[in-house]
Amino acid sequence: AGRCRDRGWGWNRDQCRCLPRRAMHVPSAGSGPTGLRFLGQEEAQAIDQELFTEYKFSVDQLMELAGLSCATAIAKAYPPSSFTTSQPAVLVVCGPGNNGGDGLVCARHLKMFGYQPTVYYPKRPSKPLFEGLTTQCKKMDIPFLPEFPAEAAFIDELYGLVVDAIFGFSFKGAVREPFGSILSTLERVTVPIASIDIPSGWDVEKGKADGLQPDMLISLTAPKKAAMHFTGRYHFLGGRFVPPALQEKYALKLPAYPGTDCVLQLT
Ligand SMILES: NC(=O)C1=CN([C@@H]2O[C@H](COP(=O)(O)OP(=O)(O)OC[C@H]3O[C@@H](n4cnc5c(N)ncnc54)[C@H](O)[C@@H]3O)[C@@H](O)[C@H]2O)[C@@H](O)CC1
Ligand SMILES: [K+]
Repeated sequence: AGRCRDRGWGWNRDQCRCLPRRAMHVPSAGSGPTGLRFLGQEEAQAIDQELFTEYKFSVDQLMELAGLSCATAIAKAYPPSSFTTSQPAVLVVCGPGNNGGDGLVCARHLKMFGYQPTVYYPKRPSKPLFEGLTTQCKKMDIPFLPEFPAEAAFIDELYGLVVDAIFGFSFKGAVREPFGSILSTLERVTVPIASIDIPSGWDVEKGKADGLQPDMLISLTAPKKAAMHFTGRYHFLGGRFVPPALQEKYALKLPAYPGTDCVLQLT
């Protein structure tokens, strides 16, 4: 079972054993087991815009729910008792857009849940939303790393989990620095990686076979097409805030969330 933590290996639920990820089944069509739809990049952005313009949500409202979903899914898959490090230490790597904002909210809730998060946030937009989220984390005694660990082995030694909040559904083109170096280090870590919305560096629709291979994916609102290429152990759906009329307009066919839960485990 130790192999399962190695990059390139993962737990295959059908065969109940660890297998090289490349040998695992990758669904080929555009819908999942419950018939829910996988969104293209433009569709994901259109839903996002409609939530703000037509439905009058504010970004910080939805970001709070998205980040809370991520922390909740992480707590279900990796309870503090499952960590082999002396403390349930989590490295949260935040990117320059709203995906990074979800990461900051997630870090704050992880701290509330008893984890020891540390944030790395190299490109900080000078907007009140992100400045506020950063201050909230700092006032919760969440440390911010001044530099990214140079070696993947340092990350493996210090943290039991990495949260990838670098890029979400607006990522396009070749990765620009400093995120190229960060991602190439993250590709070599062996502790599990939980990606928020999209594994960073992946094409939002086509994925990236030789890119990051997270152990967990938390799809927000609805999975994007890249999620069809996800072969890690845990796929959760979060962001339980899409009004029924909008779900219907985009034929999202979202499965029913259990009770009052803010996340749903898809696989
Ligand atoms: N509508 C929704 O469902 C919600 C979405 N949220 C989050 O918002 C995310 C989308 O946020 P954004 O639209 O701000 O975009 P992202 O966070 O996906 O990324 C945009 C940022 O990445 C940079 N970037 C793009 N391509 C790059 C490249 N190749 N190299 C380097 N930098 C690059 C851009 O310059 C920009 O700063 C979602 O994935 C999700 O995590 C939540 O916060 C709230 C609700
Ligand atoms: K991400």
